[in-house]
Amino acid sequence: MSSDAPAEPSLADRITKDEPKQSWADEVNSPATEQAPSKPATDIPQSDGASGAFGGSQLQEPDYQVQVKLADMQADPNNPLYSAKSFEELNLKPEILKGVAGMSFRQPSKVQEKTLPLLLMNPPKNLIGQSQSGTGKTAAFVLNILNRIDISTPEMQKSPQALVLAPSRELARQICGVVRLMGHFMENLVVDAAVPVEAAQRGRRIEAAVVVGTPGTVQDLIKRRSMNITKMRILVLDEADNMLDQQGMGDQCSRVKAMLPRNIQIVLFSATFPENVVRYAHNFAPQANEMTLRHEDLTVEGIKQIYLDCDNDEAKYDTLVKFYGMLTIGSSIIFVKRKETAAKLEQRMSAEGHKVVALTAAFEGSQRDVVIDAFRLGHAKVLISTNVLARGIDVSSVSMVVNYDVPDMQTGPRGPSVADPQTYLHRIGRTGRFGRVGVAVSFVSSKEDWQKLMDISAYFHSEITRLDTSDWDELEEQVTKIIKSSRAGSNFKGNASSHAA
Ligand SMILES: Nc1ncnc2c1ncn2[C@@H]1O[C@H](COP(=O)(O)OP(=O)(O)OP(=O)(O)O)[C@@H](O)[C@H]1O
Repeated sequence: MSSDAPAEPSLADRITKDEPKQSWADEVNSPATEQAPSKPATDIPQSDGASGAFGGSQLQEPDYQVQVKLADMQADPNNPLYSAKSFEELNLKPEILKGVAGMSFRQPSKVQEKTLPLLLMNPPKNLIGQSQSGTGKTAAFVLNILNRIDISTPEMQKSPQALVLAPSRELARQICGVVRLMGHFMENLVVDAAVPVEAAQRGRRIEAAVVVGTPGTVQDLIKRRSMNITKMRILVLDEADNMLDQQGMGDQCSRVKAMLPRNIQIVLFSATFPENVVRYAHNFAPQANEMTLRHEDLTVEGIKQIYLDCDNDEAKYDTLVKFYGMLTIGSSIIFVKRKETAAKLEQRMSAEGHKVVALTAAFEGSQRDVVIDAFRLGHAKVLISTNVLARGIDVSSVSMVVNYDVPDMQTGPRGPSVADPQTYLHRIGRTGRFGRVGVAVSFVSSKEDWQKLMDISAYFHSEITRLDTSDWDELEEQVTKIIKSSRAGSNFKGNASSHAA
């Protein structure tokens, strides 16, 4: 980021050293302090020290190093990127294997190796699949789709046969891109995105074998008979827990499913399936084969989790600017709770000379496409967003995630606000993708924030380390140490369990 900073002293430089600050932890006399787990951080993959540190060098690692470590990780049976099989052994069509090779996938990850044989079984069976963020769930369901569709005639090429629903426009477009890449060598493969479009395009028909969209738009298209669904044979819900858990989106998904032919294969994927959603998931995908994980096995060790104490809400901004002034990183995402905060941060950071963009639900669709594409291409290094981008977005250069606001949720209309561990996990999972390293920084500006963060830490049995903001030189050193202490090795905890229904 500092490469984008102006030559003049930034606000960060102008801010005087903070008064030594007492930790919010000290102010909370709560049993959760003891509950907060203190599992030793296991080794995580890391570059050789020539790069991958803060303070002037790039946290982003060169590609060849990522490849070397990836090979080690994929040879470790305890790693979710491990597989005993090769893609060639997974019974995929030759043109699909060519697509996989074209994407430089050398070996399947665990979720791909375990779920693909279950997905490809005949007669088809439903599947509920869970695996850590960034471990290749998309390829698992896309490979099944590509292997199952029939595009041997012009009629079938135009007939929607597989439908993927995703909670955001950006994720739907991203999945479309993956289908196109993997299906690159499949002649006459047509893929279309069913996301909100400008009024002028509203009458269009969907004539593609694979359709990826958001539930509301897909529901409209089917109702208006703009999409022929008679040949549909697979329905995938990506980020399934999120979609089934939200009242509006859950209803839309159910309505879409009800309009599709009976006996289609239903596939649900997510990194998280909290208990309250598991029942819905089983109702939605009856008699499904399953690959599940315990929540204490969900965090990715390659993502170093830290938090910084801030005196109050306004002090978070000063800390943010200072933090950015101290680092040079690849790309990063700052998550906030409200779109107003996103707009304010964008304005203030831009005025400071930082190249930031913001993306929230307040923007129109085409505007959102411009913003996310600019971020993907690296034209903007910092993306400020709300939870709308917390899930699924895959930009490998993201090496830091900032929780400007600790993720929380309301329990009922008047209930208290409590920690939202699932959102935390998905947010921080925007970094550390497929064996890469990353840092997740949470800002804590009250006792309540601290308590929520500790609840999240306890839920996942993972350590979130407090760094002292009273001495920024020391802080920089500590952060650098955190990154450097990482070693190649197991990037994830625990093992997935899978069983056939
Ligand atoms: N077998 C593989 N070999 C190498 N890279 C892979 C492989 N499978 C997937 N990837 C890459 O890993 C990255 C993460 O994959 P993907 O987005 O599918 O993760 P995910 O499990 O869906 O994560 P999330 O839970 O955050 O949605 C992508 O950039 C993808 O191209």
